[in-house]
Amino acid sequence: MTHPYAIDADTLSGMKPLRKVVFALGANLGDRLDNLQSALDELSNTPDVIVVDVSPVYETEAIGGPEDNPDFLNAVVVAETTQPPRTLIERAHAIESAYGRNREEPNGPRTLDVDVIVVGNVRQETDPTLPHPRAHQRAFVLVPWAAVDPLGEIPGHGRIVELLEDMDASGVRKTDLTLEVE
Ligand SMILES: Nc1ncnc2c1ncn2[C@@H]1O[C@H](COP(=O)(O)OP(=O)(O)OP(=O)(O)O)[C@@H](O)[C@H]1O
Ligand SMILES: Nc1nc2c(c(=O)[nH]1)N=C(CO)CN2
Repeated sequence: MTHPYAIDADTLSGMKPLRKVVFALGANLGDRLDNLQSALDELSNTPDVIVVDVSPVYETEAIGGPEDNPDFLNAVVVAETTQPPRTLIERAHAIESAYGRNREEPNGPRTLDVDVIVVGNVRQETDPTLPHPRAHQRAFVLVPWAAVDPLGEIPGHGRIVELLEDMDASGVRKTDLTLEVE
C-alpha cells in the first residue's frame, strides 16, 4: 500500500534545493548608502529569494584600484533561495546596471557591486565562480558576514571566523548606518 503522504518520483525530481546564498554589496561612488539600500530592496524583491539577515554597514579602505580610490561602504546579505547560481548572478548584474555601475576599470570606483559569495555547498568554475574566488581573502566581505552569521563557512576554505584570525581587518570599520529590510 502507498503511504498516504508518499511523494511520487515526478514531484521529487521537480523539486529545487533550498540553499543559503550570501551576497556582498559594495559602493564607493555617489550616495553609497542609498545604493546599498537599493540593492537590498531589489534582492528582497527577487522571486524565490528570502532575505534572512543583513549585516551592519562598514566603511572600508579600498583594496586595489587607483591610488585615490575612495573608501567603500560594504555590507553582506544572507538569504535562502531555490534559484540556481546562474539566475542569481544575472540578477546581481541587472541590479548593478540599474544603479549606474560601469565596468570600465578593474577594481575601480563603482556606484554598486553585487557579488555572489556562496550558494550552499556549490563549487563550480563556470560563471558565477563559486565560491567567489577572492572572498576568502577579503576582510570587507568576511567581517560583515561574520557579524550576522558567525558559523558561516566558505566551501573549500573553512569557517569565516577562522579565516579572519589570519587577516588584517584594520581597514574595515563598523558604522552606525543601517540597511532596512522591506
Ligand atoms: N561569484 C561571483 N560573483 C560575482 N561576479 C562573478 C562571480 N563569479 C564570476 N563573476 C564574474 O566576474 C566578472 C567581473 O565581475 P566584476 O566586474 O563585479 O568584478 P570586480 O567587482 O571588479 O572584481 P571582483 O570580482 O574581484 O569583485 C563578471 O563577469 C562576473 O560575472
Ligand atoms: N574596500 C573594498 N575594496 C574593494 C571592493 C570593496 O567592495 N570594498 N571591491 C573590489 C572589487 O569588487 C575591490 N576592492
